[in-house]
Amino acid sequence: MLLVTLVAAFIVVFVLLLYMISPLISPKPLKLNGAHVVVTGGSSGIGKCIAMECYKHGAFITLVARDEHKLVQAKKEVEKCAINDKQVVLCISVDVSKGYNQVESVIKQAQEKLGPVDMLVNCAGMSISGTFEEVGVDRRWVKLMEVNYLGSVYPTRAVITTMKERRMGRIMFVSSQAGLIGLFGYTAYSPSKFALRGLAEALQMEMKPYNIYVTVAYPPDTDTPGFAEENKTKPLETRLISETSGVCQPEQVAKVVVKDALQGNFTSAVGPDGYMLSALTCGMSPVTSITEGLQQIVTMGLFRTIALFYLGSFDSIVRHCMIQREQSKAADKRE
Ligand SMILES: NC(=O)C1=CN([C@@H]2O[C@H](COP(=O)(O)OP(=O)(O)OC[C@H]3O[C@@H](n4cnc5c(N)ncnc54)[C@H](OP(=O)(O)O)[C@@H]3O)[C@@H](O)[C@H]2O)C=CC1
Ligand SMILES: CCCCCCCCCCCCCCCC(=O)[C@@H](N)CO
Repeated sequence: MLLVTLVAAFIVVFVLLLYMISPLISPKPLKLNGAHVVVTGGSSGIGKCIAMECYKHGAFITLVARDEHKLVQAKKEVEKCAINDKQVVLCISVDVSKGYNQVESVIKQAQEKLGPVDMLVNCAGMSISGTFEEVGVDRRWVKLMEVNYLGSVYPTRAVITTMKERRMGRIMFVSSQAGLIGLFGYTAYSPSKFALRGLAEALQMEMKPYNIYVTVAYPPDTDTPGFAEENKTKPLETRLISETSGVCQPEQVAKVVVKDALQGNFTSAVGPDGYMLSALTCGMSPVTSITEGLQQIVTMGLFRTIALFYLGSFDSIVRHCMIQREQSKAADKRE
C-alpha cells in the first residue's frame, strides 16, 4: 500500500515538474546569415540601427517607412555594414497605419524580391506627449493607436501565414518602458505601447507550436530624431521621471533587442531599470529560459520594494512641478 502511494506521489510530482519546465525550454536560435529581415521604421533612429545590426550578421534587409528620401539615405548607411557582396537592401515607402491592403502589397513585393520573411521588426512608431487635457479630444488618440498599434498588427498579419507554413520565424514589437508603466504625460502614448504586449502574448501562444517566436522590446529614452522631436513639447514632469532610466544610444538598443529576438526571448529589456521593470511586470508573459524563470521568482519581491521608492520619487516630482507652476501663474497675475 505504502509503495503504491509513493509511486503515485512520484508520478504526480514528475508530471507537475514536466508541466513547469516545459515552457522554460529555450527555442533554437535563428541565424541571420542569408535571412530576410523586414524593418518597419527602418529609415531612422532605433529601426535604422536594428537594420544595420542585422546587416552585420549577413541578413538581407527591407526597410519600410513613408519618406523616400530618408529611406535612400538609410539604405546607404546600412549598406556600409555589409559582410559579403551578395547582401541587398530594399526600400519600400508606405504608411503602415493606412490599412491592411497597402501593407500586404508591400510585404508581397519584398517577398518576391528577397524571399520569405524570416524576421519582422515592427519599429515604425511615434510619440505624442502632454497632459491628458493638453492632448485634447481630437484625432491624436486615434493616430497613436493607428501608427503604434495597428501599424504593427498589419505587417505581422501579412507575414504570419508564410511563417506558419515554413514552421519558422521571428516577430519583434518595439514597445517602450512606457509600455510597462503609465507615466505622467503619456496618457495617449502609453496605451498604444501597452497594447503591443497584449497582442504579443496572445500571438505567441498561438504561434509557439509553429516554431515562431515573438519578442517585445522595452527601450528607455533613446537618442534618436524621434526623441529630439518629442523633447520639443514634452512636459517637464515626463522628462524628469524618464531621466530615472537614463538615455540610451540607438546602436546599443539595437544590439540588445536583435540578440533577444534571435534567441527567441519574449521579453527584451534594455538597461538595468528596464531589467527590473520587466521582471517586476512579467505577469503571465511567456518565459524562455530556466534562468529567466528563476530570476523572476527570486527578485520579484525585492523589485517591488525598490519600485515603491521610485513611485514615491515620481509623486514628489509631480507635486513639485505643480507647486512651481501655480507659483509662476500667481506671479504672472501680480505683474
Ligand atoms: N527614441 C525613444 O526614446 C524611444 C522610442 N521607442 C519606440 O521606438 C520606435 C522608433 O523610435 P525612434 O527611433 O525614436 O523614432 P524615429 O522618429 O527616429 O523613427 C521613426 C521611424 O518610423 C517611421 N514611421 C513613422 N510613422 C510611420 C508610418 N505611419 N508608417 C511607416 N513608417 C513610419 C519613420 O519614417 P517616416 O517618418 O519617413 O515614415 C522612421 O523611419 C517607435 O516605435 C518609438 O515609439 C521606444 C522607446 C524609446
Ligand atoms: C524596480 C522598479 C524599477 C522601476 C524603474 C522605472 C523607470 C521608469 C522610467 C520610464 C521611462 C520611460 C521612457 C519612455 C521612452 C519613450 O518611449 C519615448 N521617449 C518615445 O519617444
